[in-house]
Amino acid sequence: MTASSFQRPLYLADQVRELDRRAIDAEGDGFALMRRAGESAYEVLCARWPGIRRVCVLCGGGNNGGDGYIVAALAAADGVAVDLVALKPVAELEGDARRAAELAAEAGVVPVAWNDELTLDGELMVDAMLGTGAHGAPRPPYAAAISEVNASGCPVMALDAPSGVDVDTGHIETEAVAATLTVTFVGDKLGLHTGAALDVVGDVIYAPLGVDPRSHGGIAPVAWLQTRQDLARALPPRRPGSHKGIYGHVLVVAGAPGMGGAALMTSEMVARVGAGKVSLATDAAHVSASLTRFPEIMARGVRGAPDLEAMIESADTVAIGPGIGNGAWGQAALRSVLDAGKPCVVDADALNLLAREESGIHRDDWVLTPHPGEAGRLLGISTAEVERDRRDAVIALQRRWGGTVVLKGAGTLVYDGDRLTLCPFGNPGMASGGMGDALTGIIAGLSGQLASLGEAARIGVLLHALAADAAALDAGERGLLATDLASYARTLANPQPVSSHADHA
Ligand SMILES: NC(=O)C1=CN([C@@H]2O[C@H](COP(=O)(O)OP(=O)(O)OC[C@H]3O[C@@H](n4cnc5c(N)ncnc54)[C@H](OP(=O)(O)O)[C@@H]3O)[C@@H](O)[C@H]2O)[C@@H](O)CC1
Ligand SMILES: [K+]
Repeated sequence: MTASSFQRPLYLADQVRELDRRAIDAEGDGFALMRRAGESAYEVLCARWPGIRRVCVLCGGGNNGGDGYIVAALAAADGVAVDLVALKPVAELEGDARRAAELAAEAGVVPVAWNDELTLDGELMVDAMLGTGAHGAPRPPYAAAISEVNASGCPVMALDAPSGVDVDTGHIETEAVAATLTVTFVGDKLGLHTGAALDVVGDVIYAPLGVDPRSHGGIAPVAWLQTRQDLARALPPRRPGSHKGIYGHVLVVAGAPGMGGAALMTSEMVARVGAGKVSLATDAAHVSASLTRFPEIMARGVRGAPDLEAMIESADTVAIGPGIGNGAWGQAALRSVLDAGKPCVVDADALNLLAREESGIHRDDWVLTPHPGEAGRLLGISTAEVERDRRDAVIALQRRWGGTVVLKGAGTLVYDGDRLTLCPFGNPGMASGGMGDALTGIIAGLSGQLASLGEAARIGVLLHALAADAAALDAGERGLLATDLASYARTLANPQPVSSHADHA
């Protein structure tokens, strides 16, 4: 994929600290950068909570605390009542944080030292305890202060990151501040957008503070955050001279005996995102339901390997896995697909069969779409280990199995061996059966319309999440079904006006 000027680069904590350092070297003044951090945070605070009268700012002993002292100074100067809780005595602060604390004192802010008897109060908590300098689980007294912030029941604005979140991975070792909003500075951080962190970051607002990370050569982002515009760029209007032969013939291999729903959901999505032709190889018992529901899909009952081999032969891409089970039907189907060597999208039961039976396989022309449990089986580690460092897991999966790997879950990651993208869309309504089948169908359905399987995986993940968001916006997250996505997926697959002869008349 060509580097996109719209996608936002994501960094690790050490990289952002290096960006800070280079920006400070260029400017010759670290305090100016800290002042801008505080100012931009205070601007966000006033926009989100206009007319606020009382805030409680909790400041740690490092520069994240320094940002908090600046916010406190600005709020006090505005006539807002400020309770400032210092996790480290001001007399022990150093450098820019010390200067920031002096500024707050000049504005009339009187810090109170943290102690376990404190009751936190205010209309808003500002979490300036731990930022990019944090390592490991929060130690005392930070751990207790984090719990107290969460117990306060107040909205929380986190500076740079919610304290307790690992900004590299999104992992939360013990407890993290549950923020309503996070303002993050200089370079956006990967760990604010994936995994457990998504439960606590709230809305993430990126404040570059006048630093363009891309101007600091040599610090390559670890990932890129997708945007809605990616969809329009990838899926321009169709050429008026189009015919179905140029948009791909996808074969869905799905639905062992008793699992016909997965076959229908997958193949419907292939068709709804615009594949030229869709075939379905499934258990014979599911064929009539498929023909009734989608006469456009060429459904056939598979009795044995020769049947399937003929169908694979005429397809451009194969999607295999949803509802194939782990019995003889699924094993035979997977073997035929792998032996045929066609580009494929592999999901669900097929991934579990792979993990069990295919020890040495490594291919370029496939997309694997594991959820964290399947990813763990493919790597021989636990689900918790996958979730602890999702970036690490998706990279390990791609190295081990090749092709493009989609690690599903909140903050889905897609890695093709070169570029790591992160999808910031989607919602908890997607935690329902069939959503993975829909994604497999979308990726396979786009494969004949985009330049590579990797691009189909990236755009498919984006389209799937945006379709779920649109569906949830209409009728809520709870009760969202995979089949609800179909009409939204179709709309999103046409992000620009559809070409028509009338326009040219
Ligand atoms: N000029 C700049 O560079 C700019 C930086 N900016 C801001 O600075 C932030 C980075 O500042 P930083 O490097 O001082 O680290 P920070 O996050 O405050 O933490 C250090 C403190 O935490 C402590 N600590 C660590 N781990 C801990 C644990 N597990 N549990 C408990 N304590 C722990 C550690 O204690 P120590 O380990 O030293 O005893 C130390 O006291 C960055 O996120 C951004 O907000 C912006 O203003 C832009 C300009
Ligand atoms: K913080």
